[in-house]
Amino acid sequence: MNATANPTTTAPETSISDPVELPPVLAFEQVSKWYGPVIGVNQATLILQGGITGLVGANGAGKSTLLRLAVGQLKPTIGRVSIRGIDAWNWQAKRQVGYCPDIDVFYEEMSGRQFVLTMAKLCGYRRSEAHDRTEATLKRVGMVDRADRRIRGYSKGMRQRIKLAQAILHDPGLIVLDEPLSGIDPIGRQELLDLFRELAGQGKCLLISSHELEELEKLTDHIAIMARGRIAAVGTVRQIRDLLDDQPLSIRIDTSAPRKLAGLLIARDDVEGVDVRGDMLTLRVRNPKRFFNDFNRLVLDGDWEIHHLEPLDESTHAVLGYLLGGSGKT
Ligand SMILES: Nc1ncnc2c1ncn2[C@@H]1O[C@H](COP(=O)(O)OP(=O)(O)OP(=O)(O)O)[C@@H](O)[C@H]1O
Repeated sequence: MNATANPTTTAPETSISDPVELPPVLAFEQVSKWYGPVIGVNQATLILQGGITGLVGANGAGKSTLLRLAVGQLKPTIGRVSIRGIDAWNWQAKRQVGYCPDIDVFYEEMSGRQFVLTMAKLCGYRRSEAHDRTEATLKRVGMVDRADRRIRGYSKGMRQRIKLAQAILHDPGLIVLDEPLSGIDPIGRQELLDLFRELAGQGKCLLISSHELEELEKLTDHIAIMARGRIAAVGTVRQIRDLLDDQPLSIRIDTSAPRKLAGLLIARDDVEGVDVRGDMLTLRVRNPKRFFNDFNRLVLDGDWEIHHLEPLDESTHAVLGYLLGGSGKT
């Protein structure tokens, strides 16, 4: 709210120096997206105020769907996605967003320079401004020298840089990048990581998806993990690991000697409860990461016949699998 222009009226409740609280740069409120019978994103709530957020998850976890909802390419089936309070589907919101998709959609016969210039013109810039922005952006992404070659002959890394250029040329407040580092060599990666940091330093909000947690950890403390369509955890990697350690997990084990195994496991301090029904054992364990490590050793060392082992809390287990370096689909 602004201060009144008329000094004779009563004092306004807020003055010009009061900090104005803007709506979040990006907000997902209980968002679900279905593709026919398949769920892409399941009741996601995520609020971004700025800085860099890393989005990780196994294949099919829902990352690309979440990003396409963020940039208004997809409409939620349920819930709301907004950018600075405006529906993400609305053109006023889209103007504030830059998007680098995971797939390539280029006019392959164009040069990188022509492509970025065309995108600048499509943004509505006049000829000279479109030209200036194109050159400045090509420089930023390190493509000035190679920009006159046809896109058809570009390497994966060069394609990523040109995609990035079209995403940032209009100076958007929210930059959404789907796997921007894939196919880029180590030196190129470092350059792009520096560029992402620079953009964040200029007050931009970046949402970056990757399969590689380690890469994102170099960039940010704010990580969201997706598992089976859900945002399963948000925080620093350390916070997420601690959260998982504290959260008990139910596990079902089918074995030929359930009572004997139950007797052994109940003695552990991380096993909170054991229930035996027929050949089936249901355990409740704290610190599942430690439990699985020990359990693997126990099965290998002893003479245990394990027919089936299944974590009953899918989402927690998927995150755990992911953090342990697996596919998250164990
Ligand atoms: N156009 C579509 N039609 C039908 N199902 C889809 C479509 N796009 C995605 N899905 C499904 O939605 C789920 C989430 O897919 P999404 O591509 O968002 O995941 P992702 O985490 O980006 O995976 P990846 O890392 O492999 O790209 C998957 O089960 C996928 O098969």
